[in-house]
Amino acid sequence: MDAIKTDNLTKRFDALPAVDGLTLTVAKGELFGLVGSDGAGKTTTMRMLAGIMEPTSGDAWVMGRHAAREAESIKEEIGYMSQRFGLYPDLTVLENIHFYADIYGLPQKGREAKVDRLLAFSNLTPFKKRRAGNLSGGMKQKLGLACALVHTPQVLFLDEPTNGVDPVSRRDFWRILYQLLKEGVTIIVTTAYLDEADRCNRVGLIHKGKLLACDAPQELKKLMPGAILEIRSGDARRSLRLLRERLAGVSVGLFGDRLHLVTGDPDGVLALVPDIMRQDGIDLFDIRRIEPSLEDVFVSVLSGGKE
Ligand SMILES: Nc1ncnc2c1ncn2[C@@H]1O[C@H](COP(=O)(O)OP(=O)(O)OP(=O)(O)O)[C@@H](O)[C@H]1O
Repeated sequence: MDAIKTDNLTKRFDALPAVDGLTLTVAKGELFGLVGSDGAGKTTTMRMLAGIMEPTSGDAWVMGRHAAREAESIKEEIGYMSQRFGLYPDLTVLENIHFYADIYGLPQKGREAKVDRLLAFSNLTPFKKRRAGNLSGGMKQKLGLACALVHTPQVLFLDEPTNGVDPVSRRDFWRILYQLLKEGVTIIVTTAYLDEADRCNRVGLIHKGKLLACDAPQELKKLMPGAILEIRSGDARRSLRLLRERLAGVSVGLFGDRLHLVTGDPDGVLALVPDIMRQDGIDLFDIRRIEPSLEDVFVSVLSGGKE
């Protein structure tokens, strides 16, 4: 049995299809990333899977239960951390966890031990008496996660859990997710950070409600037409202008202080570039073929492979 299965799942708001015929499966124990720009339909998808929004048409099952018809029983199986997860700023870390333990009817017997485990697991034990309102952004997200885990769910939905969180705390958060995976929890996460998507077992790219691509990051990277060459030079902006002018049919873009060239003929371009640069007196420090990032792939998929 898959942890999640959807069949033509669709949600319309008036005429707007927010989610449009979504068909996918997520295996038990998998870390699945849903990626797409703002308004792509990620949150709406999660809400339907969590049984808090009815689809217009189509079906979804979570741990074998129908998301619309058995919405109540699904709630025992899932943890859902929404973008505006309800922490109480005036309550302490500990009180927030106990609040959710009450909501989920966690029995008193064994509750202390469970809460202690959650605190330790989320590295919040030293802060258990601090008010949630006084926590850093990263700590708030970890507390949200601890609260979403209070009833030991088998499937965890996380809607942009690291949005606006600093890079160190993001890494910390992902370490916790990997620990959960080891315990067999299935995780569905939406993220706008493509380096995070790269850490997922499989990634679905959703755009205007439709699933455009869905596979392991390594497989998605094979969708990238052509190859990418990366160039470091003495003057990135001048090189950009020059190579755009001189290399017909090659897409040249600036990535920080480097150039990325997308080409169907990497060997030919590799042979041409040093001469072009030399003629114009620009130092060429390095030119090499690199693996596309998920960002390269998604830009390419969204532009219909024209990049
Ligand atoms: N309750 C609603 N009523 C009307 N339209 C809605 C509602 N919820 C979402 N939408 C619209 O549906 C589309 C998909 O929204 P959704 O929030 O699912 O996207 P998203 O990918 O999660 O983006 P974001 O990260 O910005 O939330 C958007 O055009 C949004 O404006």
